[in-house]
Amino acid sequence: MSKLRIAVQKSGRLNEDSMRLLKDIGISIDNGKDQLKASAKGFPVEVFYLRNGDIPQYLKDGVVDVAIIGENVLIEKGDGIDFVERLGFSKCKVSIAVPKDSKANSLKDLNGKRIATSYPETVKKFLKAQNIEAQLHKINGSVEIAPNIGLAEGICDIVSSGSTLFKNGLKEIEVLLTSEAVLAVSPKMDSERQAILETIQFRIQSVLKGRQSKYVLLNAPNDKLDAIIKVLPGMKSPTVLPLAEEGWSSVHSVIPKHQFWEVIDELKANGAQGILVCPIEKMVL
Ligand SMILES: Nc1ncnc2c1ncn2[C@@H]1O[C@H](COP(=O)(O)OP(=O)(O)OP(=O)(O)O)[C@@H](O)[C@H]1O
Ligand SMILES: O=P(O)(O)OC[C@H]1O[C@H](OP(=O)(O)OP(=O)(O)O)[C@H](O)[C@@H]1O
Ligand SMILES: [Mg+2]
Repeated sequence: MSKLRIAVQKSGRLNEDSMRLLKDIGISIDNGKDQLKASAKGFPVEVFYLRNGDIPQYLKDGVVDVAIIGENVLIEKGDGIDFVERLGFSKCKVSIAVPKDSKANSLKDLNGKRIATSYPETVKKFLKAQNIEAQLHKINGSVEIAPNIGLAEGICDIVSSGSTLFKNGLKEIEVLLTSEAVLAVSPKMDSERQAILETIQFRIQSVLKGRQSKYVLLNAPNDKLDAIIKVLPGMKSPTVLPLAEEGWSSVHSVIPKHQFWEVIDELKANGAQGILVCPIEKMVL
């Protein structure tokens, strides 16, 4: 039987979360740090540890079937490669920045100027769309230093917290795109491997839904149950069980993680007590 060949970043920003996701979907790999290819136990999958920047070409060539990769790299180098899942980690922007005291306020203000970047194709596309001409300098890392050493008037690089820009005396003037880790698929993948991919997608969706949700348990006075149930709609509807103490019930439900604090405040306001909030490992709807 064929195995699905999955590429992950060997080391760097994506590696840890990629390996955690594989583990959470039941793909466990014992490998030494230097092994660049490993088979999963009990599942038809092989994992390849590669440089993020090399992965689009491997996908195009069909040497790997799927990959966990930054969407920004697919935009830069992945013409014709689609992705099937957004994975919710390594969220960042690809932005244009200039020195804090620069008069430039948008990409247009860099017309005729020099821009240093690790993402030349992405920048070219945006320059062309806005009919701007700038001279591009491709550098592979520490892009934020370019204006300080007189290499360029502006830069285009990844921004997450903004601390690298701040430390280098730069300000963001335009966001070209937002990005997160995605599951990308080779246009050359065959149908036998497609079936393995579908199993993996189902598992990823269950894990991601679990990560986005919380399980809530609480005690409520029976005369407040209606109000509390309105705040906690749950997957279908909440579970309500009688407590040993007369007039009280235990309510169990699932809430979206981002609504957590608002929901807790409303529950307290409605007389809920002993509220427990637990993580959910996997969720199958
Ligand atoms: N500061 C950040 N915050 C969030 N995500 C980031 C950040 N920096 C990079 N990323 C994301 O992680 C990906 C990998 O970044 P990283 O710096 O580890 O590797 P790289 O140098 O681009 O790749 P390679 O593996 O080829 O050396 C980027 O393409 C981007 O999607
Ligand atoms: O907005 P921030 O939170 O400061 O993150 C942005 C920085 O993170 C990345 O660099 P990384 O640390 O991966 O180093 P690299 O240049 O060697 O890839 C990116 O290239 C930026 O420099
Ligand atoms: Mg980096």
